[in-house]
Amino acid sequence: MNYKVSTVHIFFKETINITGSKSETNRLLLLQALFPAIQVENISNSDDAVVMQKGLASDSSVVDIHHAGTAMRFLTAYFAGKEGSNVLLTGSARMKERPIKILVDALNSLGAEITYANTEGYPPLHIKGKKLTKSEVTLPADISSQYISALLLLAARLENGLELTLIGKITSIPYIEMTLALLNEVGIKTKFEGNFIKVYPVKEEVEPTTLVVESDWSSASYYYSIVALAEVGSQITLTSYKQNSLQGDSALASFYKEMGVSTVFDANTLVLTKETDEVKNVAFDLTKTPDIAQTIAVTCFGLGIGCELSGLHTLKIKETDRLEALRVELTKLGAIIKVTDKELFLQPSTHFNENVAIDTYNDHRMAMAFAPLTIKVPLIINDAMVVSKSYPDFWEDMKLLGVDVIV
Ligand SMILES: O=C(O)C1=C[C@@H](OP(=O)(O)O)[C@@H](O)[C@H](O)C1
Ligand SMILES: C=C(OP(=O)(O)O)C(=O)O
Repeated sequence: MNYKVSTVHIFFKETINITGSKSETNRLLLLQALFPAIQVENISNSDDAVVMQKGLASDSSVVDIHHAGTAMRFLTAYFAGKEGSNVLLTGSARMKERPIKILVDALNSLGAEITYANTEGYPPLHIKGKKLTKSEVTLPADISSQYISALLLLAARLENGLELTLIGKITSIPYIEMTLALLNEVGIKTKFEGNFIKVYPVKEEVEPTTLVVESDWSSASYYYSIVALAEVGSQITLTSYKQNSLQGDSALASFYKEMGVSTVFDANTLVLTKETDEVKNVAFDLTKTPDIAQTIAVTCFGLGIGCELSGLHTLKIKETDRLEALRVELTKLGAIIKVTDKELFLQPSTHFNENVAIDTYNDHRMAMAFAPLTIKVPLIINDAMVVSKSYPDFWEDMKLLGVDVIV
């Protein structure tokens, strides 16, 4: 379904309630499966969290996690360590192009029995669950942090815990820190020093604990973009956020400060205000925050400023090749943009081509990153319901703000 999206006037009275972080949710769902004393509140309503829940509850011989990278990686570790399980873990056509060899090699070296159903190095996987007895593994850390998080989540259930040695420059490090912080919150001890991580085994059970998932910061990025592109004085309130977030994308507050948006925490809400139109070109390293690259690139285009974004080496293996998708779609709108395999360079320009239909490439973040641009120019967003991967209510929430969405 394609949506025609335009904005005459944004209403800033609404408070938007975004559901829990999909990253925190999928970690806690896995921990809850391993340690039933854990309770989780404010879980994400994203497709990725739904497939994770279904995968964990499944007793079928085939588990399909569609487009969900975290579910693919976390369930690979889960089934590998679950004695007696025998599953084919599969996903969407794109998931079959997203590499998983580093994780499979690491698990197999710990004693797992995982083989490739089609292509070496890629899903689908045949997984025979076994008791994993080894406790030391070395793996590359520069491709995806999800391989590391998957191992860490399983680690506390291994009889001797787990010691990881990471090779190469660690990418998306806040996601590893989030995993360790959640382990700590349920009472599991960990150590992270340089390129070495240790998770101590749980001898008995963890104490009963209820964790409340903070709302999703990656989803908040689209509101930062809307406020940045709106008139000075515009304001949006989002619930439920914490000042000391476990989510690396909370760095949005400092990135968008440079783009004229202030952030104030008021109790558990986040108040975003457009302070100024005086903004200059920006240069950001997004190695720690890959999921907000699309939002930032589109905001800069809408503001008429240039940007140099670096640390984008993981974008090619996400839901689509996000660097190429940004280049093609921003060029349609009139942008002068260049991408390499890890950087994006956008020149300042204030002209927007009209009547453009944005292709979304099965990537939720393509649809959501371009939506705020309707404040400047009406757009068609092709295959608009792709947003459900992380934020099923996105278009309903846009309507609350006054964005005109025509199916
Ligand atoms: O662990 C996680 O929850 C995630 C880690 C990141 O992936 P990479 O580590 O592959 O960059 C991020 O892009 C993804 O959306 C969620
Ligand atoms: C990259 C993403 O998700 P995943 O890797 O979990 O599919 C994302 O949500 O932007």
